[in-house]
Amino acid sequence: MDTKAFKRALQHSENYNRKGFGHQAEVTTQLQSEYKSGLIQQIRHQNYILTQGDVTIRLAKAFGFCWGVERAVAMAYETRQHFPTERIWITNEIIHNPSVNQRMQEMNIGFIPVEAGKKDFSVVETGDVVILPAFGASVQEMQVLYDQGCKIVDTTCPWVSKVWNTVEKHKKVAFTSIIHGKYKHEETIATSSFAGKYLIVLNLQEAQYVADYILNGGEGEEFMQKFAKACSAGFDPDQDLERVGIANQTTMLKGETEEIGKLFERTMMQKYGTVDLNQHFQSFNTICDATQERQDAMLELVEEKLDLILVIGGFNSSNTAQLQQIAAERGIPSYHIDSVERIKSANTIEHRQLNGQLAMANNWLPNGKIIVGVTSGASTPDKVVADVMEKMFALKALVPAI
Ligand SMILES: C/C(=C\COP(=O)(O)OP(=O)(O)O)CO
Ligand code: SF4
Repeated sequence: MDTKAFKRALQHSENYNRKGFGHQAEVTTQLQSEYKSGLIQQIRHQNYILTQGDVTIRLAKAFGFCWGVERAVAMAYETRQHFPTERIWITNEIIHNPSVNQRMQEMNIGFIPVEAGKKDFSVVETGDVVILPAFGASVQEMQVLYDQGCKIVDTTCPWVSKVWNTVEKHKKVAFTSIIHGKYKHEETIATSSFAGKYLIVLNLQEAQYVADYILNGGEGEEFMQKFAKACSAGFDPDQDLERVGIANQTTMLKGETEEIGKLFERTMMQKYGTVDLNQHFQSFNTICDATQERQDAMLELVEEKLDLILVIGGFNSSNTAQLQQIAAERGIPSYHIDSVERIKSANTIEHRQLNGQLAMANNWLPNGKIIVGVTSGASTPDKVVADVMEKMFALKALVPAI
């Protein structure tokens, strides 16, 4: 499929919209009242610190809704306003936050049903409206919807589209795209659909395995077992790793993405020499600004003296998980929660561990005066963060200081 030509045709179609419908003013007021918080505004204005009773909160200097999320959520609200009676669908969660997706359902925006792991687009009829989420959608999904004659509202973050352009560039010069990302993540599924040959590496360890293979060869079968779900159809590690370009999911750990880029640069230099490097290696850093700012703010926050850190965001939110990873690496007790309901009592909190499993932690809230670092992912409404803080203040007010 000529993905570039298809995208061009789609963008020129009268059934396609990626600019919204001119209802910004009403929608902004609605979003303010549903997702923003006076308490959080107050903390921002007092240098990101607030003390109440025994609790001092230190808020990261960049946290919460990023520009791309604000834009996508606003477009979804605008779509509902603009098409009050039409059936509206969304191909995936709009962003990775349960409270925002709950609102989509309340607004009668339907999620495309999934049958035996496959999306069933037969529910969409000509004339229905379909929203593509902030992560985008695979080019094959777009094609199905285009052919179905429905109205497509594309909220894909421009930072994500930038990654698609990067892999298109690799494809044009017959380079294999090495994508630093999670092969099951919606954004990476979409990105890889625009690539020619591709291989998805999750972390530096996997990247090192691939780099070793490039330099020393190895067991092709073992390689393919390892990356069975993370490469393009017909991938051959002995042929398809001679010319590689790097791209990444926008929300990975930025330090790791940089190291992976450098690793492949060194590897190709070692194998092919510096003079011919450009024939074998290309790299564009596609980590987005919002991810960088939130991770930088977290790196600053963990330098403070803190008793614990709360990282607030959806459990399937990649960028939120990266923030917790930074806390965990410093050895500071940290808990990733998605809503205030995870705080069961002053003794018990339910949280997502780095391995993705949920766990109950006891004695999470120390006695006496405490300093709590707080941050939230790019898809977390301020209101959710404020609810967590209020709950902590209330619990500490109940527990007598020792
Ligand atoms: C939409 C988007 C980021 C917003 O945060 P999300 O938490 O929704 O997504 P992610 O961190 O990628 O799992 C993709 O860049
Ligand atoms: S995290 Fe970055 S790429 Fe993702 S929606 Fe936000 S601004 Fe866009």
